[in-house]
Amino acid sequence: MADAIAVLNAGSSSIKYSLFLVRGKDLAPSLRGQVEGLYTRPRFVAKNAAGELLEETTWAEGVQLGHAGALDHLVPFVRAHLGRDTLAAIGHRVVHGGMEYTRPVRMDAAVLQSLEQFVPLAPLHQPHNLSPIRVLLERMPELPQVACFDTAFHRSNPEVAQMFALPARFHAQGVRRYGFHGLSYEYIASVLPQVDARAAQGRTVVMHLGNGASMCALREGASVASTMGFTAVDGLPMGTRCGAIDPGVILYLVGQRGMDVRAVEKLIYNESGLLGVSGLSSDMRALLASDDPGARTAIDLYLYRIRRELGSLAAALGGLDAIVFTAGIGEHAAFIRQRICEDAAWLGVQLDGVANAKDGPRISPAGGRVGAWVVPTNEELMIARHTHALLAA
Ligand SMILES: Nc1ncnc2c1ncn2[C@@H]1O[C@H](COP(=O)(O)OP(=O)(O)O)[C@@H](O)[C@H]1O
Ligand SMILES: CC(=O)OP(=O)(O)O
Ligand SMILES: [Mg+2]
Repeated sequence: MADAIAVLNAGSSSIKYSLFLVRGKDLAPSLRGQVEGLYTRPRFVAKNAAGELLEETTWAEGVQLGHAGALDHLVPFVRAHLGRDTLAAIGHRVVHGGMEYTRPVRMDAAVLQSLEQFVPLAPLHQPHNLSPIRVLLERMPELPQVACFDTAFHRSNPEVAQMFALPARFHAQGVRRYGFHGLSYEYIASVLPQVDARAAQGRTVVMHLGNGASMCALREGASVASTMGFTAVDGLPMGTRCGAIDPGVILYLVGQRGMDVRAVEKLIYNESGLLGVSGLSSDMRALLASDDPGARTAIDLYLYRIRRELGSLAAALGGLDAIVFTAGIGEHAAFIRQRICEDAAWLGVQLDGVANAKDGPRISPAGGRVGAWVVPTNEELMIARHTHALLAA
């Protein structure tokens, strides 16, 4: 019998989960998986520590499982896998921590209530991050639950990178750039010294390209800038989010086109991005497989925005030593990585096409001036480490 830490990571299109056994100071992975495509084609996958498939379930075309339905399937499965081991704690990804939550925190009713203020700032995530916490606080109040924040890692950004050019009182009140995917970037920064020692000590841009997508500039492993801002709708176009948009467009939609706040929220969070531009799908796999002109336009716009943001982040860093690809698209879509690397040739990025076709890890020729890497992210391990450390403290 051992103590176990369970981890829940509710993303916009998936719930990822893990179980770790506590072995002194170490965490041994015991179970890992996800329910992906929650709003397109749900698929449940569970793998053991050796990476062997334990279960795979694909629901029929058109079934929308959503976050709640996925948990109904997931919880009994994890409980059965737990067997005689004791659940010591659950670590959760919580996307928005605002100004107040800059490090992981033990959950209670007061913290939960305070985190609910950020639901309007992360409508695709925060409700799904908080609802399992709420249920477990009611049903198992003695079980420690720890919230780990996507925003926390970016608090090392210089003040100027966190500011909007609004009157100063807004900044003081928390209307500022927070940045997201911080647990993913923190994990990448933690393994970078083993991947590319020069990049770990230098200037690296990490591209987290999943259903949500952002990019982060790391200097000596610390975040100095990122593409997401006050909310996770900023920056790159994503599966269904528009990314950076002239705020005048929002004023025009509300003032001249009669749209209310809810309608605009739905437009920019759920109906835009790859889905909106292509008119076909939010899933990069579907777009890559399609010869529809809309799919090509959506991919071209996605790549164009990445190209421009890479230049912007390299400017913030004053140069570039490495780029790292991660998350669903970054880890698996060789064609997207190839195009991004070709677009970045002016920055000194070169591509090793053979290595890229095999998903890396190194996809630039050895000895090149700028390293290019594929590094699978592991937000769940980061959350488990934080949870373990907070319990031990
Ligand atoms: N083999 C693949 N080729 C291209 N895209 C992929 C592949 N596998 C996954 N993806 C993309 O990754 C996205 C999901 O990324 P992920 O990081 O798991 O998302 P989330 O933001 O929900 O955490 C999917 O929308 C899909 O487009
Ligand atoms: C913050 C965010 O967009 O997360 P995800 O990519 O998991 O949807
Ligand atoms: Mg994610």
